[in-house]
Amino acid sequence: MSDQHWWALGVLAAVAAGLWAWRRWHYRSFWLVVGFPIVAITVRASWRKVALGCGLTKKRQRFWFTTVPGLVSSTGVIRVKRRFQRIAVDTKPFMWLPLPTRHGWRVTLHTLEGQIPGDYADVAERLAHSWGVHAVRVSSDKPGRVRLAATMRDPLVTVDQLPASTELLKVTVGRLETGGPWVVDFKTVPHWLNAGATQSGKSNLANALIVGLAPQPVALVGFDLKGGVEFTPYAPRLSALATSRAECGGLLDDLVALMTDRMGVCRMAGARNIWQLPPTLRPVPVVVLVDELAELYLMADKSEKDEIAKTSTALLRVAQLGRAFGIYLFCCGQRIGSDLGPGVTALRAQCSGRICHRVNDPETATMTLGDLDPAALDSARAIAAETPGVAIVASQDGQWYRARSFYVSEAAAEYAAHAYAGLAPAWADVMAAQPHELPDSQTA
Ligand SMILES: Nc1ncnc2c1ncn2[C@@H]1O[C@H](COP(=O)(O)OP(=O)(O)OP(=O)(O)O)[C@@H](O)[C@H]1O
Repeated sequence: MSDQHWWALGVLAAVAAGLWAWRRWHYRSFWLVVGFPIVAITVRASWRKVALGCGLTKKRQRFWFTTVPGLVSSTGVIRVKRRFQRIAVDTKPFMWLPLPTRHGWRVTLHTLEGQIPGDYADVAERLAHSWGVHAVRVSSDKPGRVRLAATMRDPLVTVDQLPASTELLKVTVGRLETGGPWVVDFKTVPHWLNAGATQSGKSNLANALIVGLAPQPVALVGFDLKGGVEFTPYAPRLSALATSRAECGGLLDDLVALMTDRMGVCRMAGARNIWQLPPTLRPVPVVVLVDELAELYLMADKSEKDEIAKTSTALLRVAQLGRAFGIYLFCCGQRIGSDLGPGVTALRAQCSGRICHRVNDPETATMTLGDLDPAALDSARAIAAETPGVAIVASQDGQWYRARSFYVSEAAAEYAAHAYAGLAPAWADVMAAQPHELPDSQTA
C-alpha cells in the first residue's frame, strides 16, 4: 500500500474515533449535528415505502406521463398505450420535516381522507421496526394531523437521581419516555392510584414522594397496612401513622372531621377552597400515603363487614371532598380489582392520577388505566420485571406515558424523614379546630 493510502486510512480512523468519542461524551450535540440529519433524510426518503408497507396509503387517480407506454409500474395500473395515462397511484400522507427531540425525533403528518389517529397507532410497532427505532408514539393535537414521536433507544433503562422539589406539593418523581419530567403535583391532580405487583417499584415511588415532600410545609400521614414495616422508619416525619385497619378507621374519622372543620372555615371566609383563604388562615395541606390499599377492603368473615363499609365510606368521602380542603391521597396496592367491592371502584373514579407498574393480573391494569387508550394497557402488560420503577402514567394533559421513577432507596427516604423531622406538625396541631370567625384584620 502506498503512503497516500496509509495516510487516507489514518485520517478515516481518526475521524471514526473522533465521532465515536463525540457520541460517547456528548451524545446530545452529536445527535443534533450528525445523527439527526442522517435520520431525518432517511425517514423522509423511506416514507413512501414505509407508509405502503404499513397500509397508510390511499389509491388516487392521477394523470401519468410516460415515454414508454405500458411500462408504468404501479398497483392497479390501467395499461393503455398512451403517453398520458390515468392510473391509480398509492398516495402517502404528507409528511412535514422531522424535528429533533431529546431522545429521537418527531414529525407531523396530514391524514388522508377517512383516516383517524387510531389507524396510525395500530401500526406504531410496524413503523418502529421499519425505521429501526425503539418505539413510535402517536398523538394528535389537531383534526387531520397526526404526530409521530420516535425514541431511538429506551430512555428508561438508565436510572437517574431525584432532583430537589421547588414547589409546594409538587415532586418530580421520575422521567417520562419523552425525556420530560414525571411530576406528581397534588394541587393539580389531588388523588393518585399507584398499582403494581410485588417488586415492581411502588414503594420506591412512595420513597420519592417522602423525600420530595419532607422539606415542604406539609403534614404527611401514613396508612401502612403491611403492619407498619414500610412507613415506620419514616415515622419522625409523619404526623400520624396507622398500621392496622382499625387504626386507619380512626385516622379516617379524624380526616373527615378535619375536612368538615375546614369546610366551615372556607364558608366563613367566602372561599371555595383553602388556597383562596388568606395565608394566616390557610391550614397545612395533608398528604395521605396508603400502602396495600386492598387490605382495607379484604373481608375474612362477615363480622368485618361493617368495619370495612365504614372505612371505605370515610376514604371515599376524603377522596370526594379532600381536594378543596387540602387533603390528598396517594394509594398504593398490588391488586385494585372490582372484586374488592364497590368501594374500590368508587375510589378509583375519584383518583384522576393513575400509575400502573408491572402487574400480575390484567384486571388491575384495566382497573388502574381502564378508561385510557387500550394501547396503554398493552404497554403496561409489556413492562419487564428487569426494569422496576417503570410504569404507565396517566398525565395531566390527558395523555399516557411510559415513565420510570428515580431510584430512591429506603435509606435515603429514612434520612430525609429524620433530617426534616422538625417540620412534621403534631397531629393534634393539625386537628386543632380552625377559627370559624374571621379576625378583624381579615374582615375589614
Ligand atoms: N426506579 C427504580 N430504579 C431502580 N431500581 C428500582 C426502581 N424502583 C424500584 N427499584 C428496585 O426494585 C426493587 C423493588 O422495588 P419496591 O420495593 O419499590 O417494589 P414494590 O412494588 O414496593 O414491592 P413490594 O410490594 O414487594 O414492597 C427494589 O430493590 C428497588 O430498589
